[in-house]
Amino acid sequence: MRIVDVVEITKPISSPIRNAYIDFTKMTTSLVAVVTDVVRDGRRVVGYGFNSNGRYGQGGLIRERFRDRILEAAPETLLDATGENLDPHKVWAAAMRNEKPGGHGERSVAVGTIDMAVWDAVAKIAGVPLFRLLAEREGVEANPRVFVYAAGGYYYPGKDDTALRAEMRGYLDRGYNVVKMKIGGAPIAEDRRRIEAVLSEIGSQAQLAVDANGRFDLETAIAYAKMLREYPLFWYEEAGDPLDYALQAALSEFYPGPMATGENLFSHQDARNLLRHGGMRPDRDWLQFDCALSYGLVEYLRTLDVLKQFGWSPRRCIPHGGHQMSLNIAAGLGLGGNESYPDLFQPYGGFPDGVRVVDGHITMPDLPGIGFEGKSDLIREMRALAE
Ligand SMILES: O=C([O-])CC(=O)C(=O)O
Ligand SMILES: [Mg+2]
Repeated sequence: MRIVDVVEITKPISSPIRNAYIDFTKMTTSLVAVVTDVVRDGRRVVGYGFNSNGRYGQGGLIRERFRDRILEAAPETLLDATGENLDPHKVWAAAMRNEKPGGHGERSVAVGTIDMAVWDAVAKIAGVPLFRLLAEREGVEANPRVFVYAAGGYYYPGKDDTALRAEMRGYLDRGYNVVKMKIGGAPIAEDRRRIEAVLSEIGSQAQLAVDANGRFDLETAIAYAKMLREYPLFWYEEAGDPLDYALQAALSEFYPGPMATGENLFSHQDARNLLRHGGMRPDRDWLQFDCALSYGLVEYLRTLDVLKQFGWSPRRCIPHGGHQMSLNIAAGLGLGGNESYPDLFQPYGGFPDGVRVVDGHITMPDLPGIGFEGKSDLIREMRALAE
């Protein structure tokens, strides 16, 4: 068997929302197809992938470097020991040939999208859901029931507290019991008012997480910590610059509750630096590394090894990004859950059709691969790219 093509198209995922750092009016994603010559159930096996919101499409890098390296590799050097399926680690190594270490930049996003498509193809060739394949390879029990929380609460023009409350009510009505909103894009007094509005809306039905998107300097992060610690929050996310580990460490002296970060760390080396220097607490804090932005699952497995070395459980990971790839990793490898954006970034985010959130959890259907074939609006776009 062999990979016959790697195809990319850059698609808009724009919406008129903003967090404390960026607006999403020009946001794009790379949709990637890894086309194989394998046929299953009368259809050619094509693996699909895409990157999460927050970073833009990576068509240039994929077309100029990574695609060609994979296609130029001798096909047999990309196979596993059976010779009948791809080895994602070997495909990854072929894509990364002639790349120096460090300075991860956004090539990690380009490789992450391709890696997602490779794992989708591998699980489809094996004829099993990816989460079951992962659990079997690791020798652990899969758990198809995955915690998910609803991310939203963005700033956008004309949005008042009534609209914010209605948005959060909508998430509770859909079965979520943890919701997330943005902070740091308004003065602290206004954010306090927004937080209180949401807390009075959700009452004891749900918990609230807040996300500053790396906006604060140390002084502001501490001022917010002192305000936020008055409330029983699910977490305080990305207070300062994602690479400012000293800020994160200092903040833990002012914020005893759970904190979360990691969505903008793109390698196992960066994850290791966070655990070494960021003062993160394995008994309460959350790690949000997102494989689609950070060299894919091949790299995420290395990141999970780093966690183990530092005494962290995979249950402390709730990835950023709201895609089905991380749902599979959560169900297969025992992560603590996954993000979801019920109203945003469609059709890329979300769950297969018919999957409902019940008590803040979804149950993975048994679909071969990542499960994109179960989401009709998404698979339509994917098959338009290649099938
Ligand atoms: O607004 C964004 O960039 C997305 C984000 O931080 C999140 O989902 O946690
Ligand atoms: Mg975030």
